[in-house]
Amino acid sequence: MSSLPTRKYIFTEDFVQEEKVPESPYIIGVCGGSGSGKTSVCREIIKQLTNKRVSLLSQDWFYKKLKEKDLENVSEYDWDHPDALDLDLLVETLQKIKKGAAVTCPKYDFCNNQPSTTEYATVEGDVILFEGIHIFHTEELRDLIDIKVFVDVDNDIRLGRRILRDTKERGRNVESIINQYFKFVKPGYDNFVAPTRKYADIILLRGSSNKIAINLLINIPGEMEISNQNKQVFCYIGNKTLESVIFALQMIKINENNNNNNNKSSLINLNYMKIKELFCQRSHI
Ligand SMILES: Nc1ncnc2c1ncn2[C@@H]1O[C@H](COP(=O)(O)OP(=O)(O)O)[C@@H](O)[C@H]1O
Ligand SMILES: Nc1ccn([C@@H]2O[C@H](COP(=O)(O)O)[C@@H](O)[C@H]2O)c(=O)n1
Repeated sequence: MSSLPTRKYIFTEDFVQEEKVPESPYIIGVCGGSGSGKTSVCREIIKQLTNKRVSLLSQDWFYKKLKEKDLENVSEYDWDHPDALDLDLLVETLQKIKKGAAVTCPKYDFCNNQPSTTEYATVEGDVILFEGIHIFHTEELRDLIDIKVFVDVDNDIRLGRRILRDTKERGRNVESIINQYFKFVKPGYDNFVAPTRKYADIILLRGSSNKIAINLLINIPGEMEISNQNKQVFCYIGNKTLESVIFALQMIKINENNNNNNNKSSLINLNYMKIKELFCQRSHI
């Protein structure tokens, strides 16, 4: 697993702000069967990571363009085999994103079974939510992911959700969904997706309804985040609670000369009791 992105802090008058250094984004890989809620989990995390630049990267955008003869007989096409995807292009794209590049990809048009010609997504930021059924399939892909999450939801629930979603959003009818499910989706899951569950760092049960697990996940990209919202110091801390608090509070800039505005300042060494007192005041605990 690669290391967490390094952080730089801007010292302002009475709080600490984090400055993003353009670095390798942190990749959260969300794998699981179709309909398990991968996209919904990613959206929930994105919604909550408000103090970061976050993008979604979907494996679905890397389905190969269908040949004319396959388009004529789509019901016989196996979308659930890893070969249906351009995994080389996916690796190449993820490598570019990891280097800090902004990459624009065409989205996927499920109604026409082709890459979209009208909808595009630009992927860049501090955190990338990367989702798909085969994202743990190769070692090359797995190595590009910082934390691997597997959304584990029963087959029947996934099928039910897929019926509701694909009739509404993907231009399918119930009969075609059920036929495709038993012919390709379930075997594809059993043969290729379920065996990659073992690579996960976290197994996420119940998908996006699992608020406790989602809350834990949003704290992973940074050991500590400090924002200036409401002029309080907020610490979202991983496993180094007290050390991180001490560090954060030691970084608080004391402006020695507020009135003459000459920006002279110093960091003060706060003793432990003072730090604790400040922390309690600022975070209202
Ligand atoms: N926890 C949940 N409870 C109920 N419905 C859900 C839940 N998570 C996702 N869904 C719905 O199920 C469908 C499939 O979810 P989605 O996130 O698209 O799954 P995936 O990306 O794994 O295929 C969507 O219509 C979504 O709104
Ligand atoms: N033209 C296509 C391409 C893919 N599929 C199905 O999509 C599933 C993966 O996407 P999720 O968002 O559901 O994870 C996969 O199981 C394919 O069967 C499709 O139906 N048509």
